[in-house]
Amino acid sequence: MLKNLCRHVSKDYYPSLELRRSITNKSDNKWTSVVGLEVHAQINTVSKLFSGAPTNFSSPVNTNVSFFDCSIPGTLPVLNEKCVEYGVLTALALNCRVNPVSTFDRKHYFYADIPSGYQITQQRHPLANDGKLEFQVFTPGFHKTPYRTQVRIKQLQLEQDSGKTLHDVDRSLVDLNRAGVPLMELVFEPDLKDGEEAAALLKELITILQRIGTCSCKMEEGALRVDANVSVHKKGDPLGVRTETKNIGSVRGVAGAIRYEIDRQIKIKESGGEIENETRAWDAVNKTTVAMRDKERQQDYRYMPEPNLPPLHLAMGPVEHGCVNVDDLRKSLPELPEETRSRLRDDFGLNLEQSIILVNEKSFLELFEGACRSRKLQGKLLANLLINEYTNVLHKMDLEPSQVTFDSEYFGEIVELVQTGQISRNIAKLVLDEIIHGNHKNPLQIIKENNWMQITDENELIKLCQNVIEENEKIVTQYKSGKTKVFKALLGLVATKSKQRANMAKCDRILKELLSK
Ligand SMILES: Nc1ncnc2c1ncn2[C@@H]1O[C@H](COP(=O)(O)OP(=O)(O)OP(=O)(O)O)[C@@H](O)[C@H]1O
Ligand SMILES: [Mg+2]
Ligand SMILES: [Mg+2]
Repeated sequence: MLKNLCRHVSKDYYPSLELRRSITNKSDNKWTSVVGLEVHAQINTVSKLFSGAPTNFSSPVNTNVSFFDCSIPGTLPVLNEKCVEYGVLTALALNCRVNPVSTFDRKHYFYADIPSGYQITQQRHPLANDGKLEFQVFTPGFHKTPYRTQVRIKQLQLEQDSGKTLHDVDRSLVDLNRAGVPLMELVFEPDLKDGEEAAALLKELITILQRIGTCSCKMEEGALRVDANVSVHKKGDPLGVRTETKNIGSVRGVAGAIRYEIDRQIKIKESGGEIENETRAWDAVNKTTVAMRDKERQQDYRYMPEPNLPPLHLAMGPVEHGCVNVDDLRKSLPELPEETRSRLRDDFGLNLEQSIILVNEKSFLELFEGACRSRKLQGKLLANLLINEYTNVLHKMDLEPSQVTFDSEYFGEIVELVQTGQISRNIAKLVLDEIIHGNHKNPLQIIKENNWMQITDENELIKLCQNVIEENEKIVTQYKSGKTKVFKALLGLVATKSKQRANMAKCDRILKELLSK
């Protein structure tokens, strides 16, 4: 069941057993894999980085284009203040050092979708450097227990996106809607060891960016794209030559591409070959990476300072005035995921696994916090009902948690009914199922109408257990002859016979007493 909550790392992408052995074995002769990510996150603004053109995703081709975006001579860039604010906020959330002064550079390319022939980026003095992010790695079914790790952020820079070239049969067409859309490039140090860690880092990054509202992280719209750099080396040796798999558009894809690359590189090295420093692409259909172009001859981007943009000065201290005040932004940061996980454990007694699952699934966290607001509920029970019963119902209906809006007041009521022994967890599941299927009545009404209240009356339960004993002579004989394992089966039959309404703690005692006679 937990696997449903971690769809980004489904089983197909797990490293093969052979590979896992070769990279986890501590002996000196085994391979160590190294992963470094570059993430392009679209800044969540209504207009572009240097022009007033809109950034909507679904606009018709070439309608979000200002004169500047198509490089009409004489047009000049005007920096969008909101992009700077969001860039700084992101840098602060990632514990980066925000630079009081940063500058813009031109990085030259010759592509049809960059009409100016260069991209404005921050190469020499970026907005921020030297960040650090601590996060939990936990893929149920793959890791037995979660572990905490950290990754350093080398730099965060502002830059423009390019346009898009669409290939027709005998011609290429250019759509400039994306040209000049604001991006933050986040360059992570090569501190990760595999695809699972990369997927966990991305999940954490997405949660942070969505909480602070600086990027929608809609990967299906290209709002977050990942380049995965991968190399392998033997323990004690310097880092190996890296390959860079570009523009991966899903968290699953990142985990899969890295897994595939590590596997591929180890196989080449084992057979005496060398890894080429090349750019590759992820083929999501065939689940392989394919070579695009080699990087051996380093491309000369002819970087030069952007002459039309002055250095960007930020106001750092509390009393300074300027376009963007870093101190004010630091104070406006909301609670971040690592803090939420700690709070859930400290205040509600959840275990680490539960806190990770709740923080990773926004709709779960909202339900959890909403249910607790008006009732005194046991946190662990509430989390269990969410992670097990609720997820189970959604899974059966093939629904993602984000597709369902469940009233947290109703959820709280169901948990309270379980907590006070009025219904069992199985009945709770039936009530959840009813409501998700569209029954608008409140939980207690649904329970009463269906006669789902728990049976706690001693005599009624004794009768129920006696009936099960009489109807299942064979199992009872097995039990009495010492095969006590079958007790569970008998207890299950009692639950079924009562249509899940019997109080199982009482039945456990009564059944044992009756069987010992
Ligand atoms: N040996 C290595 N193995 C795996 N990853 C590496 C290795 N060396 C560097 N990396 C990663 O490669 C990335 C380098 O990104 P950077 O932006 O500095 O350069 P680039 O990829 O050459 O430039 P571009 O922005 O044009 O793609 C970083 O994420 C870094 O962590
Ligand atoms: Mg880069
Ligand atoms: Mg790169």
